[in-house]
Amino acid sequence: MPNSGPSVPILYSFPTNAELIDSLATFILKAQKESINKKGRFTVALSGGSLPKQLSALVNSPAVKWDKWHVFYADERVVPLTHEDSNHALCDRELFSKLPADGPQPTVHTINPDLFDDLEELADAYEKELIQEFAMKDSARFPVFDLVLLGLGPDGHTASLFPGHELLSEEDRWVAYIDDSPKPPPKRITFTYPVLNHAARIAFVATGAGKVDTLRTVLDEPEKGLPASRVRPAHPGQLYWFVDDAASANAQYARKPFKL
Ligand SMILES: O=C1O[C@H](COP(=O)(O)O)[C@@H](O)[C@H](O)[C@H]1O
Repeated sequence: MPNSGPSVPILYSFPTNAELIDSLATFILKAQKESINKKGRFTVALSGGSLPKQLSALVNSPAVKWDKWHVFYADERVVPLTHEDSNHALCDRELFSKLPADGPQPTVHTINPDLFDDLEELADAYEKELIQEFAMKDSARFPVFDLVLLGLGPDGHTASLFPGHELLSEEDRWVAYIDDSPKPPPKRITFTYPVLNHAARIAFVATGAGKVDTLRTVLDEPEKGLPASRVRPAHPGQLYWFVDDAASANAQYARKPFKL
């Protein structure tokens, strides 16, 4: 019988951040090529926090087909799109604003600031954008992102899925809101597990000694159920971890040499 359960996460750990950044770019470019060859576009979900800086090698790479990129945010804070807490503002600062203005540009789906007074409507509207991108084009029951890039919070949260929060058991909605995030700002929208766990590829990126205990728990004790441990894309989706040796120092989990 074919295995239809989640695949085993693959852990790549790098001695330096520079090596991580280069390898992550290589990985993303391979995913981009496969996706464009298959469907003519590349659907990507980005996170905020420390993640956007790790994408710096893409900025000057001529291999990136920016005009084929359809970008969503795995989570977003309900603040103006230019606010310093906005994940979009961060990605714009680290990535999109650095692309030559006369070159190809990605299609970036931001949340709608006109709907900030009604969080349910805001999340619904973002979900509708997902439906337009995926259900309409791919006739899919779930959005199947070609690539989701996630971060790991020191408490084990990922996107805006926090430990012990009721959203961890959300099974229906694709995009949900929270107004009680333990990490400021409190109001956010987030992809739920039904979206994350249908992706073709998910890559977590985590660096630094500040993540060492959380990463050990997520990798070695998934039964503890930290939000990041619950990200397990269904077959044939694959989960990868790109971390540095400082973050993985305490984990027993088997590392793989990075090669594509
Ligand atoms: O609040 C958030 O935190 C997570 C993790 O951030 P990091 O700085 O520890 O990498 C991030 O992935 C998420 O997008 C963001 O909204």
